[in-house]
Amino acid sequence: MDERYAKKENVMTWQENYAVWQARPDLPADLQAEMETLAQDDQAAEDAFYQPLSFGTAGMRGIMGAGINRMNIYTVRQATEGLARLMDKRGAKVKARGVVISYDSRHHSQEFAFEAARVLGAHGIKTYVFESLRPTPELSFTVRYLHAFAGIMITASHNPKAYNGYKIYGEDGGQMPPAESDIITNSSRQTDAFVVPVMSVADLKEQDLLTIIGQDIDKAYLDAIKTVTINPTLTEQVGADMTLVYSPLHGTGAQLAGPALKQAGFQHVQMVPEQVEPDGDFPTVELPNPESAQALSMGIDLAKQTDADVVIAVDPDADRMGVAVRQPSGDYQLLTGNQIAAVMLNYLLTALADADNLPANGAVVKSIVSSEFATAIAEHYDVEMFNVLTGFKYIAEKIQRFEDKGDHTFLFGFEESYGYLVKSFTRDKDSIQATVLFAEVAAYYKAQGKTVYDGLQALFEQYGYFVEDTKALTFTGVDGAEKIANLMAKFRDETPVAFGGVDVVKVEDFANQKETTVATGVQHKLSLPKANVLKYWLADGSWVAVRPSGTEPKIKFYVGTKGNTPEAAQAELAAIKATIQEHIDA
Ligand SMILES: O=P([O-])(O)O[C@H]1O[C@H](COP(=O)(O)O)[C@@H](O)[C@H](O)[C@H]1O
Ligand SMILES: [Mg+2]
Repeated sequence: MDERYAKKENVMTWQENYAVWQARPDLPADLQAEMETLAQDDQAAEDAFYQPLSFGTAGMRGIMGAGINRMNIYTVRQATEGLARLMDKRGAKVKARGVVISYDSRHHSQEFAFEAARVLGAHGIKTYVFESLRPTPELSFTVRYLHAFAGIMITASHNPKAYNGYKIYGEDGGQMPPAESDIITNSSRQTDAFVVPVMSVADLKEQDLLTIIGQDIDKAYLDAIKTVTINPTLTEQVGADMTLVYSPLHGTGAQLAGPALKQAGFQHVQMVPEQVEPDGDFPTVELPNPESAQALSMGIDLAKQTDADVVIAVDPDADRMGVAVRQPSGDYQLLTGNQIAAVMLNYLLTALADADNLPANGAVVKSIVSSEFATAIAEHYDVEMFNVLTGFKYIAEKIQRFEDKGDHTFLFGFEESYGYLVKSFTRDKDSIQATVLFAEVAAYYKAQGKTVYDGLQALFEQYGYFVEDTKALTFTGVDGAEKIANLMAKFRDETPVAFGGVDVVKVEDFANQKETTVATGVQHKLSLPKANVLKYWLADGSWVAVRPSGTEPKIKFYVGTKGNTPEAAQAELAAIKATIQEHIDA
């Protein structure tokens, strides 16, 4: 699952790793029981022990259970030990600044959060742990707010319920880029997970190494959220007549999104009752992912009963946001992450331009697999667009660079995977910010007697019909990882000459950082860091990208195209996807 090209080899065989665990007399009962099951199932045991969990697109993520390739107290302790050793080296001041820790609604999330605090405490490192579950963006905000040295978020985001994960943040509040997370991984791999020292929670408290945080931070964060609203007169006046349905999909979102919407002027927020309580079983959804239509269906049902303007759903750690908007027919239309970003960016830039507040050095940042729709909108306002690798950490890294150099003003960041950021007091995608801004966008159109969908159609007419799609193939386990590697090799070594009948004119291979112009064979160096991603540009401006996911056992294909009519764009999209399928099958 390592997103990066060079995979670090674990030197021990799975059988050897398994034997180490089997010899432990002190495993917790649930892990012990699982070891007994694994004794009967070589394939499952191999998967749990063949490699250590590694840091991918968004930290460490894996299935919960026994093994070095699983999320459990030992792998959490081991990763945290790596961070603790780094902080030891940086000295007393850094250790006193400490680490903020939050967690979502998954099984074991709270337990893992306290395990991390116990490891850090054993090194004399101060920790701040939330009194109850809190969203990823609030964790990012809090690292900055408390001037902490680092942050840890225990979550597997939108993954299936069997997963958990560990996102790690630097002092800027952004997820650590590989250069830093590699130091932690390397150092943690040199430690024996079973002998990592831990301090008891009682001792942590007694030695003032643990502070439980909560409502004061919520208040500070909600104050910061007020700055997201561009036109308070609009949100207060129109917001009063709007109804919004909101679902946290059994995660962390509701506690802050409710008050955030209210303070912005949206008085009628209906929480989806069956989904509002935190629950690690995510009982009402197939996947707690706002990318999936099924996850929004309960919200849409409620919206139909109450005639709501907008349905908003966020993932369990409340960094992603999906929406559905009411049509004049009474039906609800789902928007894609790219479309949500386009309407929000358009509103933001229009409003800033109208108020004569558009900075001359404004910048928008998106990932290389996100739509060019936003690029066209940014261009229209003479705002520079920056492209980075997949992973919001790279957007956060850009924001920090803008700030350090003072050369650009960050205006907006997004990824097609339903992640957006408006204000840089958070340094990760922030669904609370996005929820407040999206509600304002809906108010803006409602004031004109329109819906967001109408607004989107107008943007299509102005900029062209941009359509995008993602296709993901899941291959699990050791064999699956090999299949994914083989497919990547196939696309890399046997580059298709055309997709959907349109010639490939340029190939970008981010693994060797080369861009090749097909007609001439001329190569240029790409400026982005190495990553296992291929991107093909077609003669008409359409593009195809392929990469292994860094959060799930999947290979992902992304397609972006543009047509003069919706039908033309859809037809080209389908043709391109057909070529991808042919190439997979060939
Ligand atoms: O899972 P989240 O919401 O934290 O989101 C994470 O995963 C997404 C998908 O990554 P991949 O395609 O590698 O699976 C990334 O776009 C995002 O930057 C990252 O924070
Ligand atoms: Mg998430």
